[in-house]
Amino acid sequence: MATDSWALAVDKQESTTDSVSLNISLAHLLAEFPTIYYNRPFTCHSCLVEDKAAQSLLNKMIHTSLVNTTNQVEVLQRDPKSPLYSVKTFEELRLKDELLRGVYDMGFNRPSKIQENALPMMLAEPPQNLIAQSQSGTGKTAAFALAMLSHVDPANKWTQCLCIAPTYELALQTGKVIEQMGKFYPEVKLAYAIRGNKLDRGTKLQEQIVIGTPGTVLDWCSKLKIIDPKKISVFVLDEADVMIATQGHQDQSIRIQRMLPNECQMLLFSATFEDSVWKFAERVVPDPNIIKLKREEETLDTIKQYYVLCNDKDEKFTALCNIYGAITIAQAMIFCHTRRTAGWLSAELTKEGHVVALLSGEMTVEQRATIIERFREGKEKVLVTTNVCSRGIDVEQVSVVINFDLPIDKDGNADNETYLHRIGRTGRFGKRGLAVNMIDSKHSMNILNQIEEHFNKKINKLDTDDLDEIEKISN
Ligand SMILES: Nc1ncnc2c1ncn2[C@@H]1O[C@H](COP(=O)(O)OP(=O)(O)OP(=O)(O)O)[C@@H](O)[C@H]1O
Repeated sequence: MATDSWALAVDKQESTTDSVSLNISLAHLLAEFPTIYYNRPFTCHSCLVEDKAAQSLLNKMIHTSLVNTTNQVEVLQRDPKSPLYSVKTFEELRLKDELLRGVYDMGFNRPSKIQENALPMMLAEPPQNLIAQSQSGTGKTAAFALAMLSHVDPANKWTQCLCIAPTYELALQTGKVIEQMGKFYPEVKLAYAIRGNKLDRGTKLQEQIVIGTPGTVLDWCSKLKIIDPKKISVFVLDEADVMIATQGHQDQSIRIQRMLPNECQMLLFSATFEDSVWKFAERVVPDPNIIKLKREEETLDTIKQYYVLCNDKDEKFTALCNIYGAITIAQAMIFCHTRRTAGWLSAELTKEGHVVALLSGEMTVEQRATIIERFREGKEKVLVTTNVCSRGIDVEQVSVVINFDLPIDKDGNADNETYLHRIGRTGRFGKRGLAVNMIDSKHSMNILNQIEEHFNKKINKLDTDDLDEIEKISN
C-alpha cells in the first residue's frame, strides 16, 4: 500500500542516519537530520494520493491557529451516571503554575471545544481512558501534551508517559508542542524514540516523557529495555487513522500496549473515524470515554457552477484569460490533473502578468506549507495546483475555483468527493462562490454529467467568448 511505501522510505532513511546522544532538543535534532526533515522530496506520484502521513504533517504545519467549528462535541461516558465535567477556562483545571504559564505563553486564552471536555477527563483521578476524534487543528495535540505534562512527577527519573506517532516527522511536531508547553517546567525532560537515536541495551532512560515511532518505542521497551513499560502511567496513541494505514505500525502499537500495566491511562486520537480506526481503538483502549467532534459538512448550495466547452488545453487557457478579462477575481485556485499541466499553466499565466503560485508534487512538505501560507496571506492571487498537493487543505477565502481538469479517480470516473472538497463551502464560510469546469473531450463531458447526477445539481454552460455573459456570472 502507498502509505507503507512512505513508512518504509522513512524507516530506511532513518536507519541510515548516524546515532545521536539523548536529551536532545528539537532544534538539535533538526540540525542533525536536516535532509530527512526538510529536504526529502516526494518521489512517487501515486504514493502521494494516499499519503495520509504527509497530509497530516502539512495540516499540522499550516494550522497555526485553532480551527473553529459550530458543531457540538459529542461525549459518550464510560459511566453515564458520573457527572460530566467541562471547563471554560484553563484555571478551572488547577494546573501547576509552570504549565499554566506555558499555556498562556502559547497564546491560548481558553480551551478549545474538544479541550473543554477532554481535559477534565484526562486529568481526572482516578485516570480515565479516552478515545477522541476531531479534525486536524482542533486542539488535540495541545490537549494530550498538557495531560502528559500534568501527570509526570519530575522527581522520578524514569519514563512515565509514552506517546507514539506514525512517522518521524509527526513525532517531532508533537515533541515541539510538548517542549513549548513545558517551557517553564524544565525539570520535566523529553526524549525522542526515533531511529538514529541509538542507545545501548540496558541504558536506563531518565526522561519522564518519551515520544517516538512504534518500532523504536517497541525496541526500547522490549529488546533494549531502555524503558520499563510497567512504570508507564500514561500512553498516548496519536494520529490513529494514519497509524493503522501501515499494518506493521498497528501490530507494534498493540504489542506496546500489551506491555503496559492495567492501570495505565490509555488515550487515542484520530482526525477521522472510519470503522477500521474504531476497531483498532477498541483493541488498544479498554473502557473508554469517547469524544467526537464532527467535521463541518461542505455543500454546493451557495456555489454557482458552470462549464466551458473547449477543444484542447490552449483553448482552455484562452477561456481562462477571457474570464480574467471580464470579471474581477480576488483569489483563485486552479486545479490541473498532472504536475506537467500545472507547471505549463502557471508559466503561461505568469507571462500574462498574473502573480502565480504553483504547488507541485516534487516539493517537500515544508515548501508546500510555505506556499500555502503565502497564498493564504494574499501574497499571490492565483494558486495552480494538482489535486494531490491540495488534498485536505482548506483555503477558505478563495472565491473562484477553476477545474482546468475535472477530478477523476484511479479508474477514470468522476471523483465526486474531491469535486465537493475543491468547490464546496462549509456552513460557516457560506459566502457565494464561483466554480468553472473546463471540458475538452467527450470523456470530460461524461465526468461532468456524472458530477451533476451525483449532486443532483445542474451545471450551466458558459460561453467565454461572450464577455457580457461572463460579466453576468459574477453578479
Ligand atoms: N486552546 C487553544 N487556544 C488557542 N489556540 C490553540 C488552543 N489549542 C490549540 N491551539 C492551536 O491551534 C492549532 C491546532 O492545535 P493542535 O495542533 O493541538 O490541533 P490537532 O487537533 O492536534 O491538529 P492535528 O491533528 O493536525 O495535529 C495549533 O497552532 C495550536 O497551537
